[in-house]
Amino acid sequence: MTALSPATLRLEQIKIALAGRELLAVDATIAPGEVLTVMGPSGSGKSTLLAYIAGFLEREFSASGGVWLGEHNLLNLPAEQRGIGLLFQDPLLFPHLSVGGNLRFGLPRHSNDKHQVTHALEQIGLAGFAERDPATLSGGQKARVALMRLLLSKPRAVLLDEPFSKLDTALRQEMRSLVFSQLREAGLPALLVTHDHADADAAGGPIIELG
Ligand SMILES: Nc1ncnc2c1ncn2[C@@H]1O[C@H](COP(=O)(O)OP(=O)(O)OP(=O)(O)O)[C@@H](O)[C@H]1O
Repeated sequence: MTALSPATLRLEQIKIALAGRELLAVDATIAPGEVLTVMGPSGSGKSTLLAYIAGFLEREFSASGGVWLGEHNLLNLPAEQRGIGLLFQDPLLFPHLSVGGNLRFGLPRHSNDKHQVTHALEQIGLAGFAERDPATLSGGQKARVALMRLLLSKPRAVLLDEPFSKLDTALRQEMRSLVFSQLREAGLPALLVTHDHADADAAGGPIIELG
């Protein structure tokens, strides 16, 4: 499979309202490998913005504005065709699949998956973990598997909704550097929702405040 060239994520004059009242207005451009951090108080619309970009905004909201990935208007595509990878607070690994099975989930059908899974596990310091049950992993190990599963699915942009908030301080720093270095290396534009200024500092990109 040919790799897609890195693309810019453009959020063009997005406005979202709830019950007729404007909740948020955002206009931003995120370059390949750049992370835009979205901060703001609880209820200011951070997760709502991600839902609009990803394509699963609830009907209660009304929205206008463009979402462009390179030359593609994502609003014309259903969520599953937008090429957007999501990472949440909870790693959400499939409990009925092994660690390797979780990683294989996003891979194209006929790829050389054994080699890719072995290499991916080495990259996240979990060599030899392919047959393990995810329930036997620590929180930090699960978070690394979730990140690698996301990257293997070859997204074209990534949305991160408080991905470090459940990790303890030491793990949090480790995951921050892993996530941000991998996103930079892959040249992916990303949005990071967080309440933690240290996350924004580590992301190193621009910051917008909602609310
Ligand atoms: N399905 C829904 N129906 C109606 N209102 C909703 C729905 N989902 C969220 N809201 C409201 O929309 C507003 C924005 O919610 P959102 O979850 O985007 O905030 P947030 O900034 O992500 O908050 P937090 O930091 O607490 O996660 C809030 O006032 C919330 O109550």
